[in-house]
This record gives sequence, C-alpha cells and structure tokens, in this order.
Amino acid sequence: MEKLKVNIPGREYEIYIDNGILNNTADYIRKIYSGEKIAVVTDSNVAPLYSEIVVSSLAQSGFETKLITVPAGEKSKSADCLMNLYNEMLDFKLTRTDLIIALGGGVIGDLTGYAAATLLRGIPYVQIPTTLLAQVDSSVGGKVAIDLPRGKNLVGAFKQPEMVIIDTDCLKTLTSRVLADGMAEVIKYGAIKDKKLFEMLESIKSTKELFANIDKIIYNCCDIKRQVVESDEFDTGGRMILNFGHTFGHAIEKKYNYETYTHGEGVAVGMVMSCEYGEKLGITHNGVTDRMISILKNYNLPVDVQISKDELAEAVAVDKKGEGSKINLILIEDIGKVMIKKLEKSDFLK
Ligand SMILES: NC(=O)c1ccc[n+]([C@@H]2O[C@H](COP(=O)([O-])OP(=O)(O)OC[C@H]3O[C@@H](n4cnc5c(N)ncnc54)[C@H](O)[C@@H]3O)[C@@H](O)[C@H]2O)c1
Ligand SMILES: O=C(O)C(=O)C[C@@H](O)[C@H](O)[C@H](O)COP(=O)(O)O
Ligand SMILES: [Zn+2]
Repeated sequence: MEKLKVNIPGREYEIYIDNGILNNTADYIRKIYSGEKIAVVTDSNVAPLYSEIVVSSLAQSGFETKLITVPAGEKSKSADCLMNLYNEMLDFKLTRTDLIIALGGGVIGDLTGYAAATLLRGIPYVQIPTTLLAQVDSSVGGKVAIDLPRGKNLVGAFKQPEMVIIDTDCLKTLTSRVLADGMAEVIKYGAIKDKKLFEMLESIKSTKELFANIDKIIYNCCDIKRQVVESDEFDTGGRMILNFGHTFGHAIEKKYNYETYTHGEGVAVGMVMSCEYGEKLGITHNGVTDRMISILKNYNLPVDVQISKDELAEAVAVDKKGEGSKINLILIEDIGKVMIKKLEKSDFLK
C-alpha cells in the first residue's frame, strides 16, 4: 500500500494506491464520510467489471447506494449527459451532506466531478479511477469539466475530491489502446518534470516489464501532480505545465469530433508538435523531438496527425491558458526541463 497526501489548506485529501483495494472500498469511505447515501457513477464498460465489488462493499457496510451508469466514451462529457446525471441524483434525493463516487476513467471522473461541483452548489465526491490515465492524472487535482461542441473542457470547475482510491488490479482489464492513452500522460510527466522517469520508460521493453513497474510509475506521477497542484491549485501559473502537449492535443480531439483520437493520443501528437515548435523557436534542444517520437512509438502512440493552422488557431482561441491577446504555450527545453512561453496569439505558428 502506498499513500500520498495532497496538502491544499482546507481541502486536504489522501491518495491510496494498492492492488485489490476495491474489495475494501467501504473501509476507505468510512474514513471520510459518516453519512448514509452514496451515488456511484460509472460507465457502461466499467459497470459490469467493477460496480458489483464497489457497491456490495458499500452495501455490506450499511450505506444506501444508487448506481448510475452512463454510456462509455468522451461523448458522455456533454451537457445532455450531465442533465441526465443531475436528474438521477435528484431522483435519489441526494443532499449536500451525502456523497458521490466517480468509478471509471477520466470521462467519468471529469463528468461526475463537475456534477458534484455544481449540483446543489456542491456535494463531496471521491475518485475511484479505473484507467491508467485516470490513476496517474485526472483523478488528482480537482479539474472537472464537460466538453462543448466548440472545444474540450470548456465548462468546468476546480473541485478537489475527498479521497482518491487507486486499485491497480483494474488495469488488468484495459485494452492495449486505453493503456497506451495513460502512457501518453505518464510520458508527459517524465518530459516536464522527471528525467529519470522518462529514461526508465525508454528502457522498458515489454508490457510485462511495464506492469512490473506500474505501482512505482503511478506513485511518481501522482506525487508530481500533487506537488504542482499544491503550488497552484487554480491554474494561474505553475500548474499550466501539466498542459504540455494539450493545446495541440485538444485541437486534434475536437477536429476529429472526439471519435477518431482519444485524449492520450491527442496529447501524444501534441507533445511532438510542441517539441517541433520549441525547436523552431530555438528553445527545445536539438534531438528532443526525435527522442519524444521514439518513446511514443514504443508505446504504440501516434506521432503525427493531419491538422491545419486554422484548426489549431481555433483551439488556441478557446485555450484556457489564454490571457487576452496572449497564449501561454508549454514547451520543454530538454527532457525534464519545462518552461512556459508567453506568445501573442497572432504570432503563434507564423
Ligand atoms: N481532470 C483532469 O485533470 C484530466 C486529466 C487528464 C485527462 N482528463 C480527461 O480524461 C478523459 C480521458 O480519460 P480516459 O483515457 O480514462 O478515458 P475514458 O474514461 O473514456 O476510459 C477509456 C475507456 O476505457 C474503459 N474503461 C475504464 N476503466 C476500465 C477498466 N478498468 N477496464 C476496462 N475498460 C475500462 C472506459 O469505459 C472507456 O471505454 C478525457 O476526457 C480527458 O479530457 C482529465
Ligand atoms: O490537471 C491539470 O492541470 C492538467 O492540465 C492535466 C491534463 O492532463 C488534463 O487533460 C486537463 O483536463 C486539461 O485541462 P484544461 O484546463 O486544458 O482543460
Ligand atoms: Zn491530459
């Protein structure tokens, strides 16, 4: 069992990492919740795999639960799905002193977290992430959101969870594509903040070897995210580094209607594009782009996608790192050495 504490004054919480801990979900929940009602939100793929373990643990411990299942996939991070979720929670007569659990990948975490941030002006929630991406990134830090047709995560909030429960056994049922998505964010952490992690990822030669190191990798990433979020919870400065590859990545996801490319795949190509752009500006050292391309290919992630300058400019216009006419672009000078470059939006990509 590994444990981390996110120290945000007034909103502290623990992250527990272990295999098999879903069986004891109720014991963890009891540490932070003394009420009775819990709405458990999950998706149509995760429900048949893990809802029974979670709900029966909660029921055996005397909690009154309602399982709410939404369709799997990014399209569920939508206003329509959010409204349905609100209605299901209100039908369950949830109040502000009750609890919500997000059981699933980043889609469920973001959607449920946003419902928790807004329904009745805020209900406490717990993250139980079941994908690698959610375990290393989205379940920690409190960014919650839905997408709009005009762009990714355009309606959202900062709402820290009460606890994050990471069961690494859940990773055994992921498809190789979803596992690779998580690796894109893991590679991001190495690229921005942890050269040793990046080098370790470069040396891994098989999925078996990856799984042998997965607990350590998850711990490392959560620890980096914890530190970054503690220093800038509301994304006004230092937290922006977690967006490395995302300006381009979000543009790719949107261009292809959130269907062709997943978030991790968009971020993978976005990191290559950021390295190329950084090299062009003379910021990213020569050779870094090649190294990025090579590691991404090793984890079966895409490194190139067709997208026009106009489509990128559209994404820049709604990017949350914008400040009036300027945009904060995240670049790396070298592996593990990140920087924030402020540019005029009109000069970007010229
Ligand atoms: N809030 C944040 O800080 C943050 C960080 C990174 C990404 N995100 C968001 O996260 C989303 C991507 O998350 P994701 O990659 O987890 O996608 P996802 O939630 O869509 O999950 C990917 C697929 O895996 C399935 N799945 C989940 N757990 C499983 C398991 N254990 N076994 C088998 N199948 C399983 C899901 O049903 C889905 O089909 C994007 O919307 C992205 O914007 C948010
Ligand atoms: O937690 C953060 O901060 C991040 O930027 C993590 C990203 O991996 C994540 O995809 C996030 O949701 C992107 O945020 P956005 O502010 O660009 O919508
Ligand atoms: Zn991301």
